[in-house]
Amino acid sequence: MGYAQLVIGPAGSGKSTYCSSLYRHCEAVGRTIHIINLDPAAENFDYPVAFDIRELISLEDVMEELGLGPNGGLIYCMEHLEENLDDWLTEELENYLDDDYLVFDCPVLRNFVEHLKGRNFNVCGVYLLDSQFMTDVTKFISGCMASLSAMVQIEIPHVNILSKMDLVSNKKDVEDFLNPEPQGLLSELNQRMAPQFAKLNKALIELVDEFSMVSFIPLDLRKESSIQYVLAQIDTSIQYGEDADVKVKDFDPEDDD
Ligand SMILES: Nc1nc2c(ncn2[C@@H]2O[C@H](COP(=O)(O)OP(=O)(O)OP(=O)(O)O)[C@@H](O)[C@H]2O)c(=O)[nH]1
Ligand SMILES: [Mg+2]
Repeated sequence: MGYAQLVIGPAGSGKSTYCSSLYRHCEAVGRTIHIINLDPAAENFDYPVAFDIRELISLEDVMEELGLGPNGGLIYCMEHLEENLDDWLTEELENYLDDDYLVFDCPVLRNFVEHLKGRNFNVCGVYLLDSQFMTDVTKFISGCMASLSAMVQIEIPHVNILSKMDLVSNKKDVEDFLNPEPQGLLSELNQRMAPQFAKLNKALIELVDEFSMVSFIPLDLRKESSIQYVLAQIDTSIQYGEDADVKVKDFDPEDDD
């Protein structure tokens, strides 16, 4: 059984930075993880990349050789990936053994997830949302919807992370959204929006509530304890370390100010 994190989220939400910090954290605690780049538009990395989609295709080459712009180029890359994914991934994954722990930066394809599952990987979706967006209830709901849409598309265990907590000056503002009461959210939402949206608001809150989506883990990359806490949550969701004698301490991410 292998283990894998798929790090997803909107552009600029901090996916690559998260991968880099996770890599350094694991290195420091003597744990081996392999980071894989699946972003054909990526430029450079400050961590060793185990394997890289740009060996198969890079946006730069596509734009240059086919005379496409960035958007058309990206679509071309994705189509090419879909077609060649099985062969490429099968070959690359042969280098990894049972128990290896892989972290994928920016996977986008559903059949990619199927491929990993088929090769006996326990996979967790790690959805990053920029904490700068968690300032009011309407943004919070829109963040939930984006995460939910990713979750429904890939059907795997899912952990939501609020990234860039170091930029949040008033922690209280964000804390209100970490584990909010559905009823409180609804009344806030109703206050913010015109009366004709009341029914929609109710439906949205119910949806978010039913999918147990209203749960984000704050991540402050300056704090080792915060990274460790997030990693422990993800590990639990993919049953990593259940057989091995791995100590998963219950850290409170706020405890070491
Ligand atoms: N202050 C702060 N800035 C961060 C943090 N994480 C990421 N950033 C910054 O946010 C910007 C985007 O970060 P990336 O890690 O490149 O985000 P990404 O999700 O990989 O972006 P794309 O690959 O373009 O989708 C960069 O300028 C980072 O330096 C964080 O925890 N704190
Ligand atoms: Mg990136």
